[in-house]
Amino acid sequence: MDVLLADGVVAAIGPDAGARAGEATVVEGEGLVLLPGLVDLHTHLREPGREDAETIRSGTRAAAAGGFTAVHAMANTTPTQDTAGVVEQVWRLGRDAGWADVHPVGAVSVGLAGEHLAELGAMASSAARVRVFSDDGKCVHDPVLMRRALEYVKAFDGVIAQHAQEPRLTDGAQMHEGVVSSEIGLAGWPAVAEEAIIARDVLLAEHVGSRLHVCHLSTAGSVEIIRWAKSRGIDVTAEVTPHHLVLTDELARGYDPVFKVNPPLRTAEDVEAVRAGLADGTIDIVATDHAPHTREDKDCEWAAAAFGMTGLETALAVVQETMVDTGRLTWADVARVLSAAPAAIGRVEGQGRPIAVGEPGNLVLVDPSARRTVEPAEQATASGNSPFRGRELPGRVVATFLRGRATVLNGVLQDDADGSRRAAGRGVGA
Ligand SMILES: NC(=O)N[C@@H](CC(=O)O)C(=O)O
Repeated sequence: MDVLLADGVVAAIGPDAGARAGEATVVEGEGLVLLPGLVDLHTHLREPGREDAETIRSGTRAAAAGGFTAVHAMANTTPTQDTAGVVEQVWRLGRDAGWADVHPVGAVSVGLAGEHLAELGAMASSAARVRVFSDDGKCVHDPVLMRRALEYVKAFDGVIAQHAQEPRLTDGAQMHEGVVSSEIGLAGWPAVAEEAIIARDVLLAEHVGSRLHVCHLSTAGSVEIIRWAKSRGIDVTAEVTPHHLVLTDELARGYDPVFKVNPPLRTAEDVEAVRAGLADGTIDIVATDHAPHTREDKDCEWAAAAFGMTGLETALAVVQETMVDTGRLTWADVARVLSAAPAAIGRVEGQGRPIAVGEPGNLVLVDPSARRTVEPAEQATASGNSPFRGRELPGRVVATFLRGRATVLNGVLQDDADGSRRAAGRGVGA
């Protein structure tokens, strides 16, 4: 059937909606899948501070290219997003760039130092309306600080998104602790360093009756703990990254730092466990943890390299390959784990909505039968650290619409030059 977009919203749906299109741009949708615009709960945009790795503009162009209409920008910028002033700046830069909605994540602690609570209330009541708070990159390891943060955000329905990493168990760690780390001689990062924090935090969330979100869960044991916590009625949600759905610690054998990431790539058993957890709903969402880094920070020996990999432009493809093409998720499930559920966790308005008349025209049109080879030089992100470079992945984002306006059309980012991004959106997908 046809979907008519006009004045920023879905104006009509049905076999005849195209008849009302008038002068609208027509996008042929035969054989394609129309999804609500994707929402990322975990993106590193690097601005302010590391604009050499990514800017809000380049990162949100990458988001649009990947089918996203909203991203949550993590707080580990320079200066840290720990005040109302900084989060408002990030929010405004995102709005002015116009490629995807930018929702700044507020830091839990001042400067991510883990000592004093940041001004959570001021960030929540700022123009940026922050609801997600995280020290991501660092763990809120002090249980008292974590408890206070969980208690504080209840007042404005916020959520603490924890980067679960016990620092004392990961001092100097370079990769997953296991057979591969001992064979190749890199300091290991035990699964228990993640699992111990998750176990503590679900109990803390239960104790204070607050909402907890677990970032980039990566081990089979973590899935078990979340499953147990949910069975107890604890208000916890969890995310898995695309890379943890497919890549393993075996890749470290080549010492290529493009595979160095926090949390580290785990074993094939862990990959199977996170896929199973996503399929049965234990894991609520897929979030990219898009972590762009410059060549200087990545193209060096393993121990000196930064942790992190890009992901916005490959996330949907990896989810299709690992979950849809294997029969473990339907496309409706994809709409849930990459759009509706992350929007709900972040309390984002106007995103992650069902495709229905009157809803904002935030949509992505995907060709699931296409195949492409990932080439970082062709991506919109300013950084080249994709772990999928040279790899063939399924699916292609044909079009992305932000409030009815095409940010991507025929697979091409719609830059200012052609004027289409400024025009009021009107389009139809058949
Ligand atoms: N996920 C990553 O590997 N890197 C993140 C932060 C982090 O260390 O978690 C980054 O900001 O680069």
